[in-house]
Amino acid sequence: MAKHQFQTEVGQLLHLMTHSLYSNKEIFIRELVSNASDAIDKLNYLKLTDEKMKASLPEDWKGEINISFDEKDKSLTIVDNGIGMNEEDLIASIGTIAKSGTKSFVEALTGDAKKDSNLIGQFGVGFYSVFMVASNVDVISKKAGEEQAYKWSSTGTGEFEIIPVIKESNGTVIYIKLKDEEAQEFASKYRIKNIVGKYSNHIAYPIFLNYQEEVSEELSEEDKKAGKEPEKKLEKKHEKINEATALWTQPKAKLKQEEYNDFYKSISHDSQDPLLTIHTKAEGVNEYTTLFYIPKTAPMDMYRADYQPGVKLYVKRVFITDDEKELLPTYLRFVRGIIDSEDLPLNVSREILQENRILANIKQSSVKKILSEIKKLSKDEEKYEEFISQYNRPLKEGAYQDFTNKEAILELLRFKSTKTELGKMTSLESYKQRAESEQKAIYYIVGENEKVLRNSPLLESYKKNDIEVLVCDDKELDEIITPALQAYKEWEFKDITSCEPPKVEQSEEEKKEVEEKFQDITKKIKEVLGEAVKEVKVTNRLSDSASCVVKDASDAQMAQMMQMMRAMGQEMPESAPILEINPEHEIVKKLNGCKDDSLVEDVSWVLLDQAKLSEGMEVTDAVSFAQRVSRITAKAL
Ligand SMILES: Nc1ncnc2c1ncn2[C@@H]1O[C@H](COP(=O)(O)OP(=O)(O)OP(=O)(O)O)[C@@H](O)[C@H]1O
Repeated sequence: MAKHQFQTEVGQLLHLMTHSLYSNKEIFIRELVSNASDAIDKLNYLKLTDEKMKASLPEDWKGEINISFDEKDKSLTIVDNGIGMNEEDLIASIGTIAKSGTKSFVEALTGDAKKDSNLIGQFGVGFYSVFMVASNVDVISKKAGEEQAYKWSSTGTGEFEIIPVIKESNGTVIYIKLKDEEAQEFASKYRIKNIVGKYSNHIAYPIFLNYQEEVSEELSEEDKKAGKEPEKKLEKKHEKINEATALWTQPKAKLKQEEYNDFYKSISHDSQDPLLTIHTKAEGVNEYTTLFYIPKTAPMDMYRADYQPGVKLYVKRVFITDDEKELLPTYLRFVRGIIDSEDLPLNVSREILQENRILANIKQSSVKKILSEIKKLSKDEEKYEEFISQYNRPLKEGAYQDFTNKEAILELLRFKSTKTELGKMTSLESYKQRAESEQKAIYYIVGENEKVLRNSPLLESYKKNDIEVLVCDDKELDEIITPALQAYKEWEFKDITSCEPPKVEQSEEEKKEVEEKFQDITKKIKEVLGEAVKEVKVTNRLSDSASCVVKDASDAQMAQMMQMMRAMGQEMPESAPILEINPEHEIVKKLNGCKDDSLVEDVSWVLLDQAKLSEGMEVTDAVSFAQRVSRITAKAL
């Protein structure tokens, strides 16, 4: 008899399951049925691709799931004839080794029981949900092709036990001893039928409910006349309680949205309806069916490198894999659903999959279809806002990664801008329409804080000229992606921190004249600031502020590279900016010609630091900044 400790996170999870998650307990049936179906899927695949496995199975083997209950025993049993688990599988899958998801699940718990039980499926902690209702669980399993069967038992606290047992056929039996208070609800024919109908109706295999029912014997006319009481006896029932058809194989016209929604819930473990459903049957060079869903709420692991892909691959209704990230591009990793191909060979290996031309075609058409359906969704403003609130970020990645569909993705993106109210966003098309006829660029500013960006001195000349600027406040992503977008319908994207200000109504002579007038002071400031600035210039970019910091085009490229390095975990210093001063401003005018060297020094630093602060950057030395401001104030009083 071997006792094992649950791994810490599994232990934590089980504690939560049993003590905190009360709402929606019924989903444990959905989770176990879905595991049973997955196990049959796996064996089905092996039967078709592995000669040895085929030989070891009965000729007429067909996957099925059996559920039975016993009111007196207060138990529920779920049986499948799928792939089964051996000792190592039992330990690895439901025991000591917490999958990466379990830890993040525990971290993501909100304390709100309803939301939390919603997270269960998303993190792949499905099996453990059984402990919401069970006082003890036995998992008796025999792996297909192996001799020895094992029994895993646990009360869901601290430890579990595995012993070898005898079991004739391959597959898994899950015997659930219900807690007293749950027995009445779940050891019930009607309740089980109702739950299976709700969540597992379109599981591709038949689900049978087995129970005993009291029936009265049929009396003959004579016996009836003689007033004989009919005898009551228990009859065994074996009733199919689901449709057992793969939903996606049915004609679109026959399916109701409600059925699509139910199927979505059964494959995604989400309790909400999907935001968008896309069912496509393609005939022609390649024959395939796809059924895609976009969840209302982005999957919890969307920003984890080890996210679980949401699309399952089938070949002629046979499940092939649900662990292939290449089925859709990474930026569409939030899409859930299935791809069922008629043309792929059944024994496709992962390597073949990745290079397969048929799959590449399906992928390409699927992406186009999904993007065009999102475009249609954008006509419904309310729904589209919902979509954007969840998926603008991955789509931005798409505009960067997917060159072929860049234009289509750019149309779907939404941006904050100086001409939208706080909290509202604009499309690039609307931006273009609002612009004046001679404008041929899309201006943007990147930073961390929307409020700071909206007040940046760099916007002054744009505001004055009524030019809209996109406010990109997702610095980590925008600094890399936005410059790489290059252009939308021939309108170049221009970073206002590194491009020329608009409508510079200044002739070369005027420019030269101003530069000469301020030559000494710009030189002096540069001397004071040294390596802290790349250059000091007088320009007419500003109207209200005295100074700002900008980058030139090559610095902007450098900044983009540095941001990439930072994203990869490298420490990177900020490169020295160009300090631009406003010749029309009081401070600059007075500074030009100031004989007090220590004052010039203090003011030079303050010009740099205040420009940085108002553009949302950090000053290098806050204490010195404060001391300088004090000294200047003292002199001014
Ligand atoms: N009936 C079963 N037959 C064979 N293997 C099973 C069965 N039930 C569970 N398993 C194994 O245990 C693992 C863990 O199951 P669990 O329900 O906790 O998560 P999951 O099914 O992997 O994730 P999700 O719930 O998101 O689908 C499964 O991946 C599978 O390998």
